[in-house]
Amino acid sequence: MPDRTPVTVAGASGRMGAALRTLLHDHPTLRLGACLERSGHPWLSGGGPQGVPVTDDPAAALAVAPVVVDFTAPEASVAIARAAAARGAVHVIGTTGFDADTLAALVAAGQGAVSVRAGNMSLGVNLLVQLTRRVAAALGPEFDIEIIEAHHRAKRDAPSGTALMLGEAAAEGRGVALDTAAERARDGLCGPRADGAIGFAVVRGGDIVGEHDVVFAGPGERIVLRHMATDRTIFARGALKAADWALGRPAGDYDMLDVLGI
Ligand SMILES: NC(=O)C1=CN([C@@H]2O[C@H](COP(=O)(O)OP(=O)(O)OC[C@H]3O[C@@H](n4cnc5c(N)ncnc54)[C@H](OP(=O)(O)O)[C@@H]3O)[C@@H](O)[C@H]2O)C=CC1
Ligand SMILES: O=C(O)C1=N[C@H](C(=O)O)C[C@H](O)C1
Repeated sequence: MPDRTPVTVAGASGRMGAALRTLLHDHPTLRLGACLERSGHPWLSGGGPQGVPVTDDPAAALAVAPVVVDFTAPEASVAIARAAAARGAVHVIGTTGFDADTLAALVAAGQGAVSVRAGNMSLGVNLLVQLTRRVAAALGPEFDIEIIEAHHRAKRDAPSGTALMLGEAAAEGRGVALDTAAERARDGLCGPRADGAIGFAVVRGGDIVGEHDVVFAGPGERIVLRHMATDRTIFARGALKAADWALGRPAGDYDMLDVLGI
């Protein structure tokens, strides 16, 4: 395959890193160019993929492969954003779990990069986001909105990035701010549901890849929009589509709705 663009996979030894490396093996336009791991990672002293550099230095990885696909952790993504901005490189960010401060740091560090960020890179979830916005806009306040997500036992952040994307879409549809509408914890004598709340519930267990329900519960009827991921390849495929799409674009912050044109 001639002249494929080299890609840095950040967190290459992780669950998403493995899915990305598999797809890059015979991708038509992109190839694995470098692996970025944290300092002290065993792959830095051998054992990683053969024939590509493995480094803990984002700038060194980007010097070899100036498109980085990043499914790591919030602080790591901020450091990668800084290196990507310094080179005007493409930074595809799948990492979730940003709080307000780390998200602000990410956006500030990434000025000058071509950044595509989404809490979920799959086609199905991004369609679900659009549907959620439309259904929330169509239904009145007598429909209570609840978002239920389920993931594997190793997931670190909650609610999931996807659940928060769906919450944002529901809030936009309703014309409210998610920050004020979200109900993220209920325990004990917490009283009845607040009018207009957008509730979140979280399940963790086993090897669940990722499941999301958006429930619109009204008097006498209930609408449930559901996405079920059974294979991480859907996220990796979306991330590589984003990388291909971003090449040659002007610097800026994009999301998967831009990439998919939906
Ligand atoms: N947007 C989307 O579509 C999706 C997003 N995600 C998100 O992607 C992230 C990763 O998920 P997953 O692959 O399951 O997690 P894993 O824990 O399996 O993988 C994360 C990888 O990142 C590495 N890492 C951590 N810190 C650094 C650092 N400073 N520099 C370089 N590498 C680092 C980890 O190394 P080590 O093991 O040494 O800590 C590990 O290899 C999560 O935030 C998850 O929510 C996941 C799936 C889809
Ligand atoms: O950590 C995961 O596994 C996933 N994380 C993303 C999220 O937080 O929504 C996307 C997907 O659901 C898998």
